[in-house]
Amino acid sequence: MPDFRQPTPTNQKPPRLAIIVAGGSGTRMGADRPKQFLLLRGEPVLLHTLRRLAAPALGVAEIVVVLPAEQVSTWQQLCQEFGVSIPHRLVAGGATRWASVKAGLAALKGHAQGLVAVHDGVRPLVSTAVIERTYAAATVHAAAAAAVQPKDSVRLVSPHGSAAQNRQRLRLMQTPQTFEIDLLRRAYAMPELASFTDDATVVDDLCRVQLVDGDYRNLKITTPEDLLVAEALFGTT
Ligand SMILES: Nc1ccn([C@@H]2O[C@H](COP(=O)(O)OP(=O)(O)OP(=O)(O)O)[C@@H](O)[C@H]2O)c(=O)n1
Ligand SMILES: C[C@](O)(CO)[C@H](O)COP(=O)(O)O
Repeated sequence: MPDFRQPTPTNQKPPRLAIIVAGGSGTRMGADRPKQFLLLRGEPVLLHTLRRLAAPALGVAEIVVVLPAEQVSTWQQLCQEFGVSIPHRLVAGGATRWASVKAGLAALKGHAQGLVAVHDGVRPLVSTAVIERTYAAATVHAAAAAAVQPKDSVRLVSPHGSAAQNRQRLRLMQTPQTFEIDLLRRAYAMPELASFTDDATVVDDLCRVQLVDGDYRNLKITTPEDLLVAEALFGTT
């Protein structure tokens, strides 16, 4: 007689995991502290991002937050100040985004399987719908990333001038970028290349990355005007 109280392994969904990379220094922002700690509607940018990934509807089992090694205590103080009770593991990052993702991935070594969403700590307006789309697509395709179409005309520049590009065939990459953990581990086991600008570029040689609809409001806070736009968009996603 089978025991129906215990699901068989094949019935079990792989756990949803997340790495929030916030290990950068924010040179383009030019602020007095890393931009992930700047206040957006009175709270740190990174706290908004953490809340988005921890939304109960997503069912994320474990969140790793990657920080600059010298900023871990700053974040711990902010967590106290703002009463942050969302469980998350802290990891020291590296000199590049690639190195920070790799460090975050190492912190998930206890997971033999799962889907890992890698998300920029400085994309605090990401919606539950966009995150869900990347997890759902990664379930089917092993690799998925949020992207949007350019709204402006686009040209490729060269020493000889510039050439118009067909923007319908171009996409602007966002995060989350979500992968089967084993695939992401294999991709990040390879040496870093200068051409790696996101996780999709790291995975590209191993697996086709399925693009899903991102959201124009899922902006990456990079320069001061982005913070103004984020203030205006807050609450719309
Ligand atoms: N060594 C690094 C560099 C970047 N990031 C993270 O990757 C995301 C995208 O990077 P970017 O916007 O370039 O952040 P910064 O490196 O902080 O900014 P800048 O390039 O202007 O210095 C950010 O959440 C950033 O914290 C990271 O975890 N570790
Ligand atoms: C990962 C990313 O946000 C996708 O758009 C982007 O590539 C990060 O670039 P950055 O130069 O590190 O800001």
